[in-house]
Amino acid sequence: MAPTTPTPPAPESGVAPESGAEAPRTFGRRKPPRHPLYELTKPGITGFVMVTAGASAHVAAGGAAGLWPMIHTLVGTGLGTGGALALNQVFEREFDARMQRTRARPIPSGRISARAAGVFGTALLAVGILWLAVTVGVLPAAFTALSAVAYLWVYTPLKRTSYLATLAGAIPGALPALIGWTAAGGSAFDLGGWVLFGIFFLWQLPHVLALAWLLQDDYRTVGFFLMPPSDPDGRKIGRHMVFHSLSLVLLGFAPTLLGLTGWIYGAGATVLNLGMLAACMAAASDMSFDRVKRVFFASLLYQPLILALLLVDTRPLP
Ligand code: HEM
Ligand SMILES: CC(C)=CCC/C(C)=C/CC/C(C)=C/COP(=O)(O)OP(=O)(O)O
Repeated sequence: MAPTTPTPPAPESGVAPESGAEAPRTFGRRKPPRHPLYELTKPGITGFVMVTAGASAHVAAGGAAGLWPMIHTLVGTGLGTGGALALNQVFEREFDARMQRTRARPIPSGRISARAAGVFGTALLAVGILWLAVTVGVLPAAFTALSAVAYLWVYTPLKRTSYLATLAGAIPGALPALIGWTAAGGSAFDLGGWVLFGIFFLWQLPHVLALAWLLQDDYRTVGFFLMPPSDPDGRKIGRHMVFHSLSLVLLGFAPTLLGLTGWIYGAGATVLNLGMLAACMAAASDMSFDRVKRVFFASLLYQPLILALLLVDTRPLP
């Protein structure tokens, strides 16, 4: 099936038609083409992931992480994530070529061969894992490898068969919390690391579900199952967004209860989480393009703000 609203390909334009609307509306910035290797790493997402790992390392170290371990954590996580994101584009090149949002990517647009992208992605991922193993430890390297496996060999194929893919994809997206936590000397069994994992896991679900609704025509074109079955008016997906953001209101406060952060974080996170919940509730009552788009933008604003709150209000270790 062809996309319902053909327009010239625009890199990452996020063009998505509203059901029944006569003209497409856009969200997201139109980005000018960059070097194909740079684009393959999806720098926006990689950057967010690096900062997530860095902030988690900062909390694990009670605000006293050393400069070099922090630099190594950021570099290793960035390399590993960029490599995994590049490999995903190798695996999904045939689908990307058929979706309006992704057809201008480096591989489908012919700016780089799948083989070259595969070599680049594999090398970046391997160097990232090795970098972490050598500089900050085997555990953060193992979490990076686990994240890549979950992303490339669980989430990526599951997109074509099950709505559960949305939950599966949020696992590799949240594992950077544990990469950072263990890079700073935390244990893989510390409650604090898992609380941060839980916050980043829950944050992604409104992000992903809003996108699934906004991009549904593109996803239907290639048979990606990122929406609940039989949900034409978005009632179910709206309820799921509210449920996940409500869970986030509760879990978001846990770092302060555990003594990892102070009241500035506790109050700020609660305000952010209630804002996210309000955006999800507004969308759930009317899944219009504009309201769902607001959830997506709220999710993009949420992540740097919650990370900033963690950074400014981490408590020293006892
Ligand atoms: C299941 C997990 C996730 C899925 C399926 C997902 C999907 C997407 C998609 C499809 C877009 C592009 C929207 C557009 O066309 O404009 C996007 C944008 C974005 N996502 Fe996610 N995402 C997930 C998790 C994450 C994580 C873990 C991060 C970072 C910590 C992240 C950060 C971003 C950012 C910064 C953007 C906007 C900039 C860009 O497109 O590069 N996402 N996401
Ligand atoms: C090694 C390591 C830390 C890896 C983590 C990778 C990561 C951040 C996974 C989270 C999920 C994610 C960003 C999916 C993007 O969706 P998609 O691939 O479905 O997006 P698309 O539709 O734009 O291709």
